[in-house]
This record gives sequence, C-alpha cells and structure tokens, in this order.
Amino acid sequence: MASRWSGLLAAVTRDVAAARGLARLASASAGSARSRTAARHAVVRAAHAACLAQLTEARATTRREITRHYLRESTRLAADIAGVAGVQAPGAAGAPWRDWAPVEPSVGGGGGLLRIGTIGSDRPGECGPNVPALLPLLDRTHLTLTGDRAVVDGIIAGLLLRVLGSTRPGDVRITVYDPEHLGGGLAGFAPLGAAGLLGFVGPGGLTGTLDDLVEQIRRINESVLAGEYASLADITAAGRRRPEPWRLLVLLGDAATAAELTAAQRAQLDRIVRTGIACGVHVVSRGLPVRPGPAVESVTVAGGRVRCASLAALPVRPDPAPPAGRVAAFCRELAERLVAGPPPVRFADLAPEKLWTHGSAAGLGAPVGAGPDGELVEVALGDDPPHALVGGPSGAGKTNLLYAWLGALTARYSPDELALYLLDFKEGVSFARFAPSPRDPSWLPQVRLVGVNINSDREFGLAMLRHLADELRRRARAAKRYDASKLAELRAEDPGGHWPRIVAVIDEFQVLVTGRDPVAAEAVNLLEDLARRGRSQGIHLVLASQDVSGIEALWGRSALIAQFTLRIALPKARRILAETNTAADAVPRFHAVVNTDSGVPDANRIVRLPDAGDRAGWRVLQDEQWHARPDGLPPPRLFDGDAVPVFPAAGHFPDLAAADPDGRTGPPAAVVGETIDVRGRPAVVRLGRVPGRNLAVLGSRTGEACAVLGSAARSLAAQVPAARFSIACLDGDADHAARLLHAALPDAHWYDPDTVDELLTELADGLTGAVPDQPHYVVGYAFDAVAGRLADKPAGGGPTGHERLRAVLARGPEHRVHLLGWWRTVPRLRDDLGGIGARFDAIGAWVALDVHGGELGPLCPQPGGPDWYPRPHRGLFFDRSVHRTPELVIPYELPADAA
Ligand SMILES: Nc1ncnc2c1ncn2[C@@H]1O[C@H](COP(=O)(O)OP(=O)(O)OP(=O)(O)O)[C@@H](O)[C@H]1O
Repeated sequence: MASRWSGLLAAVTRDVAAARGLARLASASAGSARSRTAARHAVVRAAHAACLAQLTEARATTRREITRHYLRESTRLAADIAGVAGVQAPGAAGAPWRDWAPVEPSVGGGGGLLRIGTIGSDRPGECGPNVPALLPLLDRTHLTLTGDRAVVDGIIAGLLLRVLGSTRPGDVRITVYDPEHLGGGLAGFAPLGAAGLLGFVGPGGLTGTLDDLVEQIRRINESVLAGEYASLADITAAGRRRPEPWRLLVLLGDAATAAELTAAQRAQLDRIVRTGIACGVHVVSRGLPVRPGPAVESVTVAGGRVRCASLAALPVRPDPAPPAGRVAAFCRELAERLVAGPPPVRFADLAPEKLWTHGSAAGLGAPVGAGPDGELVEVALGDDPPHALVGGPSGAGKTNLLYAWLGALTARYSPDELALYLLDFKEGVSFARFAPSPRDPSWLPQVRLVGVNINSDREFGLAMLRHLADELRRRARAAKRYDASKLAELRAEDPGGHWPRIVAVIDEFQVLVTGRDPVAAEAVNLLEDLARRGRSQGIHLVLASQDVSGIEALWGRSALIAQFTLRIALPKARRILAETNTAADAVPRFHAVVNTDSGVPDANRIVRLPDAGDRAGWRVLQDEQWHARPDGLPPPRLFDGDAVPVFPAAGHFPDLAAADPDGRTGPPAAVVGETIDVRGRPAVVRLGRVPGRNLAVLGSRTGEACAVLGSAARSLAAQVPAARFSIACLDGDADHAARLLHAALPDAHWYDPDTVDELLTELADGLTGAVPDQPHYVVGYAFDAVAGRLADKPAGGGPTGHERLRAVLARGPEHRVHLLGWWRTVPRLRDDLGGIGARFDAIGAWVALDVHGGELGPLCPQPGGPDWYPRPHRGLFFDRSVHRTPELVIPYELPADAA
C-alpha cells in the first residue's frame, strides 16, 4: 500500500513535476511572446510618432509654401497694379504725399488718373496688396462726393493739388463756389488767384459763374473744336498743343445750399455736366446735386472707407489731405512762376538734339526764340513766305536775331541743304566769325560768302546779287530741263544734283539800295528779280535795316516789297509791319514781332529772343559743325573791305588761264589788282600784239600806283620768263618801289631821267625792224615827271622824246613792246600824248586812283566819264577790249621784300 501510495505519490510527483515543467515551459514561452509583442508595440509606437512628426512637418512646409506663394503672387500683382497705376497716374498724379513733387508733362500730357488712397486693408491679421486707388477726372468725368465731410474735403484738396502738379502751369483754372466758408475751405490754394488760376465765388456769384462756363463751352464748340474735333482731348491726341485750359468748377455746399439753388442754376449746372467734358469743363461737387449720368463719378465716404464705381466698389483707404504747408508753398511758387512768365529761352535751346537732320526740299524752318508760353516759335522760309524783312533801330537786337536764326538754321540743315551768303553793311565785322581767321581756323560749313566792312564797297553787294542772279538762271535752266516748277520738284527729279536752299542775308541793306547811282539802281533791279523768281528756285532774301530810309526805298517798289511777306519787327521798328500794326511799339526789349502775313495785325506773334551773340555758345556750335563738314568742302569766301589782298609771292595766279573768255590761254596778262566780286579774281589786262595794248596808271597816290605797276610787271614776268623788261624810274618818290621791282627782275634794264631818252630812242628805232620773238615790257614810273625833257627838241634834230613816246605807245604793241606807265594826272597824260585834242587810242587800258570820274571822260565810252569818286586803296579799272563800264579793283599789297 505504501509502495502503492509511494508509487502513486511518485507518479503524482512525476506528473506534477511534468506539469510544472510544462507550466514553466508555457510560462517561458508566454513571457517571450509578451516580450516580442512589447517590442513590436514599441516599434509601432515609434513609427507612429515618426509618421506624426513627418505629417506635421509636411503640413507646416505646405502651409509655408502656400503663404510664400500667396505673398509672392500678391506682391507681384500689387507691383503690376502699382506699375499700371504709375503709368495711369504718373508723377504728381499718383505719388504719395511724402514723395510728392510737381512734374510738368510734355505738350499734350496731363489728363491721366489721380490717386485718392489705397486699395487694401490695414487691419491686423488681414493682409492683401496695397495698391493705389485712382480716379479719372480731366477729360473723362465730373465728380460728386458725399459722406464724411472732413475726408471728402481732404480728397478734393488732394485731387486739386494732383491736377495742378501734373499739368502744365496755367493749363488748369479753378473756380471754387464756397458759400459757407467763403473760400476758407480751400484756403491753401488762394495764392493761385494772383496768377488768375483760381477764383472764389460767394453766394451771389454762382449764376454768373455757371453762365460763364456755359458760354465758354459754347465758344469752344463753335470756334475751337469747330466741327473738326470731338473734344479738346482729340486735339492733343493729334499731337497739337492744347488750345484751351481745363476749367474746374468746385462746388462746396451742403443740403441747405443745395436747397437754395434756383431752377435756372440747376439747369445751367446740368448743361455743364452734359456738355462740359469735351470742352475741358469739369464739375467737382460736394453737397450740391449733380444729376447722375455716365460722365459723373459718384464717390461715397463712410466708416473711413471710400467707395466708387470706377474702383469696382473695392474698399479704399483714403489718403490724408495733402499737407497744408505743401499746398500753399506749391501754389505760391506756381503763381510766381506764371506771373514772371517762362524763363528766357537760351541760344542752345534753339538747336535740335542732333545736327543736320532736316531736309530743305519743301522749305527751311527754324526757331528764333520762344513765345509767351515758353514754346519755341519757328520761322519758315520757303514757297511761302519766301523772303524776310527785319527792322529795328540801332541796338534793338537785329544782329542778335540774325545770329539766333542762323544758329538754329545751321544746326538743322547740312551744307547740302543750305547755303548762306552773308553781307554786313554796317561798321563792324558781325559775320566775320563764320569765316576762317588767323585766330580761329573754323568756319560755318553752310556759309559760302561773307562780306564785312563793305559800307564803302557797295560793289561787293552788287557782285553778290549778280552771282545770285546767275545762280537763279542756272536753277531756272535746270528746272526747265526737268519740267519742275519749284525747288522741291527739281530736287525730286534730280536727286543727284546739288540744290541747297540759298539764304542771302544783307544787314543794313539800305546802304546798298539808297542813292541815285548806278550801283543802287542795279542792286534794286537785281533784288526785285531775285525776290520775284527766287521763291520757286529756293533763293531766299533776308534784308535787315535799322534805317527807315532803306525800307522806304523798297516801299516805292511795290512788286519787290510784296514778296517780303515775312516781317520781323524789333522793338520800336518802323514801317516793317503794316501801317495799322503798332505791335512793334509795345513789344519789350529782347523781343520781336514775327509776322508771316506782310505785317497785318492778326498775324503778329510775339517772340522772346535768346542772347545769341555769346561767342562761347557760338564757338561750340560752329566747332561741332566744322568737324562734321563734308570732305573737300571749301571754306567760304571772306571779303573784308578793310583788308588788302596780298600779291602771291611767286606772282602766280592759278585763275589766269581761265581769264580768257574763250577758254583759251590768252595773251600774257598784266594783273592790276583784285576785282571786287564773289570770287575775288585778279583783274588783268591782256597784252596781245594789237594796237592799244598799253596800260596807264593815273593818279597821284605813289604807293598804290607803284603797287599796280609792280603787280603788273611781276605777273607778266611769271608768265613770260623770257620777256624783256625795262624799268624807267623818273620820279624820286617811286625809287624804292622801282628798285624793288628791279631786284625782283634782275635782268631788267634800268633807266632814270638822264637815260630815258636812250630807252625811247631804242624803242622807237626798233619799231621799224623785225618783230622780236619775245615781248618787251617797259615799266615807266611817272612819265610826266620828265615831260619837260621829253618836250625838248634834240640838239641834232630828230623827233622829241614825246614824239618817240607816242610812237612807242601807238605802234609798240604790234612789235611786242608794251608800255606800263604811270601819269599823275589825266591832263599830264594828255600832254604827253599831244596836248589838247590828243587822242587816247594808244591807252587801251587804265587804272585810275585819285582821279574823279569826270576827268576820265576822254578815256571812257560813257559820256561825261564814269560815276566815280576816288577812295583810298581802290582803283577804277577799264580795259577797252573787254569792259563796257569800268570796274572797281583793289591794288595788291606786294610782298614785304617787294613793296
Ligand atoms: N535777346 C537778347 N538777349 C540779351 N542781349 C541781347 C539780346 N538782343 C540783343 N542783345 C544785346 O543788345 C546789344 C545790341 O544788340 P544788336 O547788336 O543785335 O543790335 P542791332 O540792332 O544789331 O544794333 P546795331 O544795328 O546798332 O548793331 C548787344 O550787346 C546784344 O548782345
């Protein structure tokens, strides 16, 4: 039993042990399963946390991105809108007050939008683009403002300041109807009243104001728009200057005032609202009823926000009223500026930005100064008006005006388009600066001819007119060839031709045309021809005079004066404008009346002239043009009446061969001086083998007589090196010049009073022999000084010296013997030729110095002699073989070693 019990116990114990073992195993397995589960749990939790963190990060990133995008886009949008706003409301029309400054627009500007505040919110937490809120006004709408009165008044003040600051001074006129405060409402603008830009109207003035505006609208419609334009804005859109200011009627009322309006006032106000905008008349109303309509913008202010239709009812934060000090200061400056007028125009303002960009086919246009509005006033020359008359007393500024005009013209037109011929008959050298000089080698490329100090050389004026008459004929021939009736057509038909417009300016032209001498008569005839026919050939005359007599000389020639339709009258000018036109009496200093309709009062334009005489300003302009001149362009011909032409050192004149009228090289030419003409040619006597080819120099001015003989002999020696020369010095005063000539012609034979007989005997004897191959030139200084000796009968019989002299003069040229002789008076020459009744046939050419025209009668085909009064350093030259009438010459100055 015990063993059964013990066996049983052992079995139980084994079972229990087995069970415990199993239980331990199960427990161990459960423990490890739990550990695994716990670990998995931890992993899952960690993953969850990571996931959450990622999600949070992703959300934050996305939110940041969205915010950035929003800010970027809204900033871009705001910038775009601000950019558009900047275009629509530039400068003073749109700048915030802290940056505000008036900006003067170009012509035609000023009708943009105007800033009144900012679109967007200023509440914390609300963000959005802050862009300017803009309203239309000028040329677009009327405004009616209601609501918070202080804000409305600030908006109105702001609008007015912006309008004034973004338009040209004087282009906006304001009338304020302020029955309550009698002008106190917009007191800051009061200084504008001094310039007529602002008027305050009290309770009794509204009817008159409305009536006046209605009348302005009627007038503008009738005579400014005149059926051609729909509105003033269309005129500026067409590029023209606005002909009328904007007129703003600012009504500051309230319900009580509104109730006081009469039916007539309401009706006039309605008319203005209906028709005013096209005519630049606008109403800005606070508190007075303006009938709603498409041209009326309604602005409401409530709760610090502004709403209006043109801003799509977006809430607008209004700008504060402009600072009162800024308003007053601006208005004061504007008024002062207007009262003072525009700043004086400067010479440099007349030049365009780029040189030589204008074509002259249709005409020449260039400003000479500025009008009362400060705009440049252009003066035209072309088919109409073709010519100009400029007048004003001494010191009135004619030269200055001509300088201004020439500066403006030359800056616009290249030498291919414009050629200038400039003559100045007054004392002084006003045009000399346009030609090269030793001090300044530059010249104005358009200038072809300058004549200065010519008041005693009117012949030079005549020479210029003859030259222009030749050019006129050349142009007329070309026009005929191309069947062109005016310069523009000729230039179109002959594009390769050189057809610049020519402007000939003659300052103090009365010197040329007054008087009863042949010079005046021919000058007036030439002027008349040029004035009549120059119009179509592009040749324009500008005649200036301080002296009424010159102008009166032209008045007698109605056909001539009628061509001068452009008149420019300087202060106190007389007889330049029409008889009934007294504008020149009233025009202030440094101004001119420019009139393109022959001086009739309606065509007056008052022009303020710049100071154009300033050498520094001119030098800049001339230098620039000189450097831009075309290659090969020759400098202008400068004729200075005070200068003496210099004989070329080698005695060589390039033009001499061409002096033969047939184009052949003629017989040797003795140069007696320089002609007074456009080319400044040498005046020559051709000494061929024909009777009469001798030269007589007449007059007592030893130096000039010697200069004529010296240049004649030297020029012959240069042309005929093998020629024989004999120099007979018969008066001590000529000794120096004769010896210098002898030194220059070392092979020449020298004779004096004691040996002159030998010379004459040899010459006279030679007349019977064979004709030599080479010419023999006999230069006789003062034959009359040995008249007694020549008259003596030779002791051994035979001809007297005089008889031999006459024989040489009469028959010498055929034997190639030519006499170049000086006689100090005409009677003495006559005595040497045989006394009273002597013939002068042997003297084929002469140069007269201090000899009166009447004395030259026997030597000249003109009955009674030529019209000539001696003047220093001028000679009258006549060559029977080529001249109809004598011509003026200037004896050359011989080189210092040959004087
Ligand atoms: N627009 C101007 N602005 C400033 N100075 C001027 C102006 N016009 C002329 N002047 C000055 O007035 C003076 C006289 O002018 P200018 O020589 O042009 O007159 P003028 O009529 O040609 O006189 P005159 O016939 O006696 O020579 C000059 O000193 C000139 O510089």
